[in-house]
Formats: sequence, C-alpha cells, structure tokens
Amino acid sequence: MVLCPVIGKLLHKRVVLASASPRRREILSNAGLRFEVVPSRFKETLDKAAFATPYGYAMETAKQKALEVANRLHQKDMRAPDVVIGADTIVTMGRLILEKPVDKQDAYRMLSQLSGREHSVFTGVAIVQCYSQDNQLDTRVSEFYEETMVKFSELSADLLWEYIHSGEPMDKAGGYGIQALGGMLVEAVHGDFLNVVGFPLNRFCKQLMQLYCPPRPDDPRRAEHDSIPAVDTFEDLSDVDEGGPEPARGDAGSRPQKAEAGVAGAAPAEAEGNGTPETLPPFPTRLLKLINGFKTSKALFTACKLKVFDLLKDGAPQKAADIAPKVDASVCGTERLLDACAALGLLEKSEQGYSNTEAADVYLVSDGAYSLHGYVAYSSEVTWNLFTHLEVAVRDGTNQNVSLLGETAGDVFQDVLYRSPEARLQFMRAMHGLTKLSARHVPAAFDLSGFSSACDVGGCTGALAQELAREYPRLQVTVFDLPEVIELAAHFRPAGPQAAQIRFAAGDFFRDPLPPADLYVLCQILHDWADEKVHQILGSIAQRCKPGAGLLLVEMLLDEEKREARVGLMQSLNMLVQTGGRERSPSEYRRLLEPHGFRQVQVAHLRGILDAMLATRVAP
Ligand SMILES: C[S@@+](CC[C@H](N)C(=O)[O-])C[C@H]1O[C@@H](n2cnc3c(N)ncnc32)[C@H](O)[C@@H]1O
Repeated sequence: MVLCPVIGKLLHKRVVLASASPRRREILSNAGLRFEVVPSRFKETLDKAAFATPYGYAMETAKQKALEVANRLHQKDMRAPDVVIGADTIVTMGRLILEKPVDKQDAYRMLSQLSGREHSVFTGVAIVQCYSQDNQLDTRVSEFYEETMVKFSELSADLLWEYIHSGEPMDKAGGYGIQALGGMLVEAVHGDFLNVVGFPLNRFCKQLMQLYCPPRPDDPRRAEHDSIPAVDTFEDLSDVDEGGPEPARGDAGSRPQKAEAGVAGAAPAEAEGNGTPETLPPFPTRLLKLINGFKTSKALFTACKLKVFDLLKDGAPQKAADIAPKVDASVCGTERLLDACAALGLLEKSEQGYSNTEAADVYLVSDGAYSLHGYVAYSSEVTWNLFTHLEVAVRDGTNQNVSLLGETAGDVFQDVLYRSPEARLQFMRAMHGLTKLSARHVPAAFDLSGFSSACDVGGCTGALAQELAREYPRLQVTVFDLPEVIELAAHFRPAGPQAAQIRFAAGDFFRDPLPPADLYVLCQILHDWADEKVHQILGSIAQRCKPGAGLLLVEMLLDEEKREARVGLMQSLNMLVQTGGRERSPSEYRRLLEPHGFRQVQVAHLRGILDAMLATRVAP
C-alpha cells in the first residue's frame, strides 16, 4: 500500500537513491517507493566555512551527490534516470558541524559534547529530475532540509565507551544511531524522528507533491489537505512548466524559515506595499541556461584549444598551478577554467587536483579514435564566428561567409571552407569525428545486404563508408568527393580489414558523372543546399540508377511540425549561416525524391543526432 499518491505515481519512473545508507533505503522502501541504489562517488569535501548555514552545506552536499550519480548514469547509459535522490545528514551544536567520526576517539569527543545537551540534526535532500534530450542531460534540482532537535541525557564516560565499542557510532553523523542502541542516549526528540534516522520522509512527500502537483493559489483543497491530498487532486506527473526550482523561497504559509527549499510552479506572495496576494512566476532556470549557454560552449572550446584534456589524459591529477604553465596561461585564469570544466562534468576535481572524466578521455583529447576535438575546433573557429552574424542571416536569408571573410564568397566548399589546406583539413577533421560517432547506427538501420556496391556521394573522409564496410563485408564502397578532399582523405583511412572494401574517387557532383553503384549514399549532403541544387544532385544520381537501385539519405530529420527536433532545428539555423541550406522533414525529402523516381521511402529514426531514409529507384 502506498499512502502518498505521488510515490505511487513514481512507480512508473526510474528512481535512483544516490546513497549507500541502509537506513535511507529502508525508510524509502517502507514508504512504497521503488528505486535502485547507486551510491554517490561525490567526496564530501565541501568547505563548510563557505556556507552561511549548516543546512546550506547539507543541501549542497546532497545535491552534488545526486548530480554525480545522474551524470554518471547518463554518461554510462546515454540515458538518465527520471529522478535521483541525494541526502546528507549532519549533526550540529551551535555552528559546529559533526559528521561521521573518523575513529573511536573522535566518536568519544563528539558524544561527550552532546551529553546532557540539545543539538540539531539536519538532513539536506536533493531531488534531481533528469531529462535527456539529444544526448544532453538536463536537470531540475529541488532541494530542502529538515531540522530535528534532539536532547541527550547526561552520559557517563563508561556508558559512552561501551556504546562506542559496540561499533555503532562509526558510520553515523554525530556518532550515534537513534534507531538502535543509540536510542538509549536520547531523552527527547522535537521534530521528525526519521530525519534523525537519516531521511525526512514526511517533508520529502510534501516536496514531491509541490514538484509534481503544485497547488493552485485559489484551490480550496489547498487549505483542506496540508500535505497529502486525495488521489484525484493529482495532475499528470509530466512537467507542469518550463521553469525550474524556485530558489530562496519559503514554503507558502507554514515554514518560511526553510528558505532554500526549491519549489516548482507559482507560489502566492504578498505584493509589495498593498498586501494583495500575487502569483510569482516560476524561476526561469531553463531560460537562464539558454541565455548563458554560449559561455558553456566557449569554456569547453577554450579548454580544448589549450589542450587541457590532452595534458590530463591517463595521468595523475594535476593542480591548476601545475597545469597553467604547461598550457601557457595564467594560474588564476586556468583555475577558473578548470573549475568551470569540473562543474560542467568535463573534469573531476579532487584534493589531488584535476583529472579527466571518462567522457573527456574519449571525446575531448585530440588523438582518440572517437575524438571530437576537430569538431570542437571547427565550432569554435568557424561556426562561432558565423553565428555572430546570425541576425543578418535571419534578416537576409543568406549564409554569412561574406561577412566572415570580408570578400565575395563563391562556392561554400571550394571557395570558403577549403580556402586553404589548413582550413580544409580542419573541416575534414570536424566531419570525420562527428560522422564516425553519429552515423554508427546507420548501416544497421535497414537491411542493405542485397546491395553489392555503394557510392558515398560527398563521402569526405570515408567515415560512413568505414561503418558500412564493417557491417557489410561484401559491400564495395566508393567515396566520391572533390579532388582537394580526396587528396587529404589518406589521413583518415582505416587500418582494419575494411580498407580493402573502400576506394576513393575524385569529382564534382554538379558536373561529373558519378561512379556506378547499386546503392547511392548521401550523408549530410542535401542539407547543405537549397532545393534547386538538391534537384541537380538527385537528378545526377537518378541518371546512374537502374530500377531497384537504392538511395540512402542520412540527415537530421525534423518533425513535420518543426516543433520538437531541437538539435535539428538548431542545425537548420546553422545551415542558414554556413551554407544557405536547411534541415528538412521526411515529407519534405519525399517531395524532393519523387520527381527523380525514388519511391518506397522508409524512415528510420536513429539514436544519436542523425536519422536515415532509404528509397528505391522505380522504373520511369
Ligand atoms: C557536410 S559534408 C558531409 C561529408 C560526409 N558525407 C559526412 O557526412 O561526413 C559535405 C561534403 O560534400 C562534399 N562536396 C561539396 N561540394 C561537392 C561537389 N560539388 N562535389 C563533390 N563533393 C562535394 C564536401 O567536400 C564534403 O565532403
């Protein structure tokens, strides 16, 4: 039986408790919550002196514990749990914070301080709601604390030592466990008993309710049901607003002292001056994140440019002062950049210094098999600059290469992206890293085993060709691209057995005949061009195709209403500023394909950022 209906509704979600505490596990299981236990690896090393209040420290520790688990699970599974719960319990005497004793002497010191006196037990709790979109983890953190006053009897030294030798104090904040032998030390408890055990269940349920079904200010049931309303007052558990937790706001009405509690949704407040209740809008967490998003990108770009991740690869942690001279930067600037990277989950920070996260080791070092370093460099040096002209691009509907280069830009590839061998190689590195990662599910999206030869038109470094060859060992793939690209493609040739299946051919798909094949592939080609040029490319392919030939399109597919495919819609803006092309929906592609005899279109929405469509050439 589940008394709190919110807990009942959480049964359909993946809930994770980021704590190894058997007591917390028991309290939450007894409440009917179903969850996995993934103990946090966050080290409880926050500087207590940096917090104005002890409960501020407990809440922050709880939050960091939960976020560490959310990030880890997201990185591991590329899918976050729905909710991660973190908690941290501390015992305080005045401003002194007592955590777990480090040894028996420490336990004795703590317990004798508590003897005959009243102390506070605070548990900070963080409820982290996770949203994975486009492989990005988005979190909404709601946090609160509960305080319980506990009074100990006068305790003799003998009694304390006897208790300490029982072994019970060692893993418990303040050195005692109220639910077991330690209960004998306690004379009085004022407040939530379970909070002292380690988890304030009652307050947790209230917080869940505020998160998932915030009461409307004019709802009469609000007054009748202080904490647990009847089931029918619950709305859908899906997000009720785009705003995040409301910081520094007290619970409406009852307990204003718990000012840090995060509250999603509007809460009534007194309008200044006239005492009229008004509704405060939810705190715009996501909006602020959007406003500040460019800072995040640039911090990552800068760390890559300085080769911070290369420096830390597979090595011992290093301090900012050691890293700064090696990357030719100031210590104060380096420290801030490293802290920012740690906060973004790109680095780990410990007492020994900074080290790479697993993701940084795989994706952000410059020489890894799955490195995105080239894509980061291109984003920082080309895309970033073009986006500074987004307003003009939007006003004029044109790409901004002229603004960037300060001269008349002709063909986007031949005159702009390939204006120098360095620029060309930079673009190719960017494409290679991104395509190798994002096109890996493409070969298995459809059964292509009936085809014996493929031509990857505009195949660049052969990143997709390598994947196709791996999946279909009998397939021969020709990578067709401009001569200047083919010239540099050797930098990217695979060493494995697929190498023999892949050959490279130079040419211009607007002018030259394409190599023969029974499957033509266009990966991130059509999005570079406006419809007129797309028809030229498709016309040229159709000319070479016999009935039954296949055409595999690999692109970011937009949803038909152009509402949801956030990464694709951003990419469509990107195509506007960079090439004048666009991303399209499946039906827009169908309309382009049909006049060229490509029918029976199948669509596969793949994991990652690219999708695929397979069309068959029918008899004219
Ligand atoms: C956006 S990239 C895509 C590369 C590759 N298909 C991938 O997904 O990684 C566009 C490719 O089209 C090639 N390209 C552009 N214009 C071309 C032309 N006229 N003839 C042949 N290839 C061309 C470029 O050199 C580049 O490799």
